[in-house]
Amino acid sequence: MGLFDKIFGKKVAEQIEENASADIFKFDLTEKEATTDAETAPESKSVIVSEPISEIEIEPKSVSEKEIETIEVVAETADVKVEAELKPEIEPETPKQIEEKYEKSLKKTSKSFGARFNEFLANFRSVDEAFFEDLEDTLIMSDVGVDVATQLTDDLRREVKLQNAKSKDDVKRVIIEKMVDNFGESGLNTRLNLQDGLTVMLFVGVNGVGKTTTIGKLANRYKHEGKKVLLAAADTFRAGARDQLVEWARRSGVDVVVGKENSDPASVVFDAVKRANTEQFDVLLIDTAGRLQNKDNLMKELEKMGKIIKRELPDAPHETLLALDATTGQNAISQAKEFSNVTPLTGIVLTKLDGSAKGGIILTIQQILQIPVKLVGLGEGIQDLEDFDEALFVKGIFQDLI
Ligand SMILES: Nc1nc2c(ncn2[C@@H]2O[C@H](COP(=O)(O)OP(=O)(O)OP(=O)(O)O)[C@@H](O)[C@H]2O)c(=O)[nH]1
Repeated sequence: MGLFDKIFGKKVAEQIEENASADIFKFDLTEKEATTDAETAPESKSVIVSEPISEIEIEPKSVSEKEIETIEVVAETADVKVEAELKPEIEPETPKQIEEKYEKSLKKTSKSFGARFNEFLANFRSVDEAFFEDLEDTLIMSDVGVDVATQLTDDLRREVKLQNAKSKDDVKRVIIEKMVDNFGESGLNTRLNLQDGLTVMLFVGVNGVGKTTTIGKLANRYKHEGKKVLLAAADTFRAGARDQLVEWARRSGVDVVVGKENSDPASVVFDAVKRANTEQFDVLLIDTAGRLQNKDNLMKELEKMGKIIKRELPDAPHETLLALDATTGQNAISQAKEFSNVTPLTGIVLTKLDGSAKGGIILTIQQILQIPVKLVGLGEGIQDLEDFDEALFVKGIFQDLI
């Protein structure tokens, strides 16, 4: 059973007559409604299992060494701040709430995709070569990407004929089925690779895509799960970036290792990994600087960090996550290509889905780059980060079409 069947119910193929011999199909202009059965969607997975924080523990100050200083979150300030900021947000989310969040965040994408698609279908009377050429253009304009659009259109040429789709609704459903099923067949593992011992996650991406925010949200998640979390501010070039990470650490009551301005980011990583290891932290989240201007430097910097991490923990980093801003559409795809040439990536965090009409790029990222999307940013709040859920994403993106 393909992903489409699991989410939306029976395929058009099972609802319409089989007539594989016809070449060109005329639309039945009576426009019969295709039946959907959203009820058959599987129960959404619960993503965040959080325990309310009863007290915030601040780690004791560690000794500064060389150019590294370990900033301890000042207990008094943190207590007040964490209490004030976390209290309204610490209720664990229910699967229903997560589903609604996906739906809300994908509304813009779904609307623009749906509008474009419906407009395209309204202009056609028959499924001929011109239909497929325009379909390809429509898919490209919908941020599906050229390669995927071409492949999809070729597949659909066969599929639409095979299924003898007659009405516009039939054709529409065959197209969506194909997109959803292709996506569902990616076989990529979208779960984060959490270890029993220390898990090290390295976050990369260009400036402003949401790396620091994602780390802050994730720190909060793991802290609520009772894990011991350490953050490392390996972006030593921008004081603002460091301060921002320290602020997120305060909000969640976790420790953070920072370097002096313009110090070697690798030395921050060194200090953080060492400390995480010796003090038995569960999770280390490393924030890096996102400058792509000089690819060689970036590569060297990431290589150096990788070596330092491996010296201490040979199988780490367990995740190298590229943060991409969903509002940038195809630009995000080029960034993913560039970064995957610089360093091996284990997953993608797609941020700002809530503000984007271009969420469809997930389909392309997974299909073209074969890198799984593991986390999605659905807002600016501390709880607005979810594990990527294929079924919720597909339901959200096609909500205006099916
Ligand atoms: N709406 C929305 N905004 C987000 C999301 N994730 C991050 N942001 C916002 O995006 C902006 C940039 O986020 P940062 O976390 O500072 O990005 P960064 O990649 O760390 O940037 P640098 O530190 O400059 O490298 C901030 O205003 C965040 O609040 C999201 O999922 N949804």
